[in-house]
Amino acid sequence: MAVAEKGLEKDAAAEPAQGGERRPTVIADDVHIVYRVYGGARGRGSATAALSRILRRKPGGNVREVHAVKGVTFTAYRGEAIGLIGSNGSGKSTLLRAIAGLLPVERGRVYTDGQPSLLGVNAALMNDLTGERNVILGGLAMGMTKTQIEERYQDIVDFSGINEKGDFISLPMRTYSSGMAARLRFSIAAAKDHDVLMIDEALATGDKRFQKRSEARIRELRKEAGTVFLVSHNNKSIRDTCNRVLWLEHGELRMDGPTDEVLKEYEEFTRK
Ligand SMILES: Nc1ncnc2c1ncn2[C@@H]1O[C@H](COP(=O)(O)OP(=O)(O)OP(=O)(O)O)[C@@H](O)[C@H]1O
Repeated sequence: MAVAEKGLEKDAAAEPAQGGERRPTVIADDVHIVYRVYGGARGRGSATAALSRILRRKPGGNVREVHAVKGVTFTAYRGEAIGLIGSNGSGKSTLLRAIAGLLPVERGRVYTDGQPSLLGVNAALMNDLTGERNVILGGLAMGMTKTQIEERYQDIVDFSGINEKGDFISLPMRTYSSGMAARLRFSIAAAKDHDVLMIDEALATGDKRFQKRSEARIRELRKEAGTVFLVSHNNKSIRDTCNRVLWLEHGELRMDGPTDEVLKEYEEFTRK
């Protein structure tokens, strides 16, 4: 793994979750991410008007840029569970997608140890297939062997709680509620010991009991020496699972430090 040379001094404050040598898993070095929206301006009207606008479009014209992440720098280490907080539209999901390699960075660099798994996006599940087939598909997509999946199959189903109210696992996923689908996705992703697991609001979709189970699993994944990123608007979930928090506001990293310290400032900020 390449290691960025500059811009990392501010992370010196982050303590290792466990003793011993700290091993970096993700390094973001002055990361900028820009979305380009084509034809974003004056986009209303009939299809005829839209077609004539498209035909008139000059190369490079009518493009609006959204600078979603602005110069974010941090280093994540093994054994850390890092919460990502900030107002709506502050750039949390965008940053995770870039770390997962799903979005290009405009400037700066992202270095990762292994392939980070972004829960919900990397889990390539198919709505028309049964939950059962999707467990196998999701497992294979994460690089597990068929035998490994078979060994863990029952645990995944039990963890998801999908079958608690009947035999739902043999029904197509399109028949699941959004909460049930999110639970199955989380259960599949959490069945593997990831180097870097990134969870975007997944905990918010499950019910209280499932939230508790998934928080416990996140703590376990941390112990198994991986790094977990959790995006959430639920400060309690962040407090219960994360040892460190990155607070983004308007695409900028406003604070990076121990959970209690950052949440205290954030709660004061959101009370205003
Ligand atoms: N596909 C896209 N195209 C253009 N702009 C986008 C796109 N996705 C997000 N944005 C913009 O990027 C900025 C950051 O969005 P992002 O979804 O990363 O925020 P977030 O912190 O995850 O928000 P939330 O808490 O509401 O989920 C916002 O201004 C948003 O409008």
